[in-house]
Amino acid sequence: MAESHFKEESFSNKLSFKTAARIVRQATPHWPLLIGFILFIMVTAFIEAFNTYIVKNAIDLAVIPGDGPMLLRFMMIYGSLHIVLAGTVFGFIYCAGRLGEQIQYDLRKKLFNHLQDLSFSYFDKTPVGWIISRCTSDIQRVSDLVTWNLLDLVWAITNIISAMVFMFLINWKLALIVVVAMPILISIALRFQKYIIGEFRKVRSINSKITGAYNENITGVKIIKALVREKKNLSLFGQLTDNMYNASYRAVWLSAIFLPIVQLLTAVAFGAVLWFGGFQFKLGLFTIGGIQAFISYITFMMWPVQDLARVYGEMQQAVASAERVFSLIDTEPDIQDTPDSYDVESVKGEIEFRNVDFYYEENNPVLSDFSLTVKPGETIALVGPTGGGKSTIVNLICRFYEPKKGRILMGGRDYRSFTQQSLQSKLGVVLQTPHLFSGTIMDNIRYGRLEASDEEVIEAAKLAHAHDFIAELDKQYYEDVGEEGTLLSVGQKQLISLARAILAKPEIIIMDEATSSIDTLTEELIQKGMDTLLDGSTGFVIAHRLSTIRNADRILVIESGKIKEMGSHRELLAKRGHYFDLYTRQFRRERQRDLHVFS
Ligand SMILES: Nc1ncnc2c1ncn2[C@@H]1O[C@H](COP(=O)(O)OP(=O)(O)OP(=O)(O)O)[C@@H](O)[C@H]1O
Repeated sequence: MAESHFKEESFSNKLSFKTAARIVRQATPHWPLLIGFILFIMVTAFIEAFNTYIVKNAIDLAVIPGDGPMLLRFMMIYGSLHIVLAGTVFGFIYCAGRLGEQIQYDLRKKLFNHLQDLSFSYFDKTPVGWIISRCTSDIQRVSDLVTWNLLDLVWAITNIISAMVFMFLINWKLALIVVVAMPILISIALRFQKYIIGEFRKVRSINSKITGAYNENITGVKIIKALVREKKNLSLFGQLTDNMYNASYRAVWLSAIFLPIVQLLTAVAFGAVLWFGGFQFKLGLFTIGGIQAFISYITFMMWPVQDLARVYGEMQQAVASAERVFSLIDTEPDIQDTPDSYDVESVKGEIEFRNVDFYYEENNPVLSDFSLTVKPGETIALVGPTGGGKSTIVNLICRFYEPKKGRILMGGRDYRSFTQQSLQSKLGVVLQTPHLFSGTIMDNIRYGRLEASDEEVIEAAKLAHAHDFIAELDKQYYEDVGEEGTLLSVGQKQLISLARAILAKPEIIIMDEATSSIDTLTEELIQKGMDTLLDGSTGFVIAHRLSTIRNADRILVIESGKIKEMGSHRELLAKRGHYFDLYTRQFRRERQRDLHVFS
């Protein structure tokens, strides 16, 4: 649902000063590593250019005249420089690698902490996949930008500058030809690159749609098979892959002709050097070593040009990634503690909705002027048609959302004056599809109260009637529940989440449709567990199976955000109104289903 509502902001891949400064700020706490790798890479590029200069002199002054001792001296300088080079290469790889890891570590921690603070409404509107990409691939790209992409850039610039310096030292006239020719070569290559980058961008955009399609088709495989949607989905997927094929074909074609073009342009530069250098050599103005050095320098300078597409494309992507990461960091939680909010000791008192208005989307009110007073220890059951507002009421009690107008009072005090943490620590929530975390059953129950002992965990499981099924498992409380509890049935997960809530000893209990989609035996166990949990606490239960809430102190029939009827099970049946209709209809349906099963 959230996915269809979600409109992603468009993030620019042009580097603004503000974004650039913020990207750099990610690296500044680790400035020794940043400075270290920039220095190491500059020295590396310089030594490489210097080595070529040494080889030139070795050819001219030792190899051609046949001077053995001189050649040995050059060899020693060359060897020493390579030892230094090994050190600087190690230095920049080490510093860049560590800096990248540090940046990723900082950003991951920052995002994770921030996600804990964001309000429910944010997660309603934002697809999980979007958030996960921000925390993984986008963070990786930001870190790559400050390390490997920056390294490529510094390397390229130092390479070109030092090659130029040595070329001018060797032969300034020939160097001038290169200075004039180089920008022409680079601008042709750049123009070409623009097309290639554009095509690859199209490929990436189609690719993310294909990933989304895979995701939907894998996660929704049961529904797809049940509704026999395979053929339709295959044809939709076919269109996407056709588009992908066409865009990839153009990108590959352009990439394939790019390299030969660069090579041709380089060959033209080589040709010019050979022609002019040879001409000067004939006049005794140039040496063989000089010609060889020029060819090496031009090759050096063409490397960054060839790599331009990759680096430029990656940098553009990384800037867009950085903007997405920063936009998530900058998102303010809708619900925040005020400076004068305080830790509430207890919320055992009366709970009052006083003239509450609420909407998720403006112009679409869910509750209007809603009022309700709940006495301490009362169990309130919320029933009614789907979309009536039952979950919204409990979401407001949990302060996952706050009233847009009106107030919610607990013990006579507006609950906005309490810190969220202190309020929510007094609440126990059991959801229809309980969420378990990967780990053991013991870990999952203890999640309710981290300091609880093993005995207390087992006691809570017994009270929740979960102990019997746990005792039958191979490793009992140390059985792994699998990712999100996939190794357990829905009923078993509910029993565990009841045990977790019992262990937390909450003052207010919220149960959202905790009894649907399970067998009768487990339902009975859950019913007993619920009774234990509700005993002595104020409770709100949303149940579609009306048989489970017969003992509630008050049943509220909620329809279109209004209380249509209110009273005990008996009172409402006697009234023969909405509840009576709901109850008898459901009772009849269940009877028919039972007859069908036994016939
Ligand atoms: N996160 C949301 N964003 C936008 N609208 C929402 C959101 N959650 C619920 N709604 C809308 O608010 C209204 C009340 O929904 P709510 O979930 O409270 O009803 P409910 O009675 O609990 O329904 P059900 O029994 O199906 O769970 C519905 O119209 C629903 O579409």
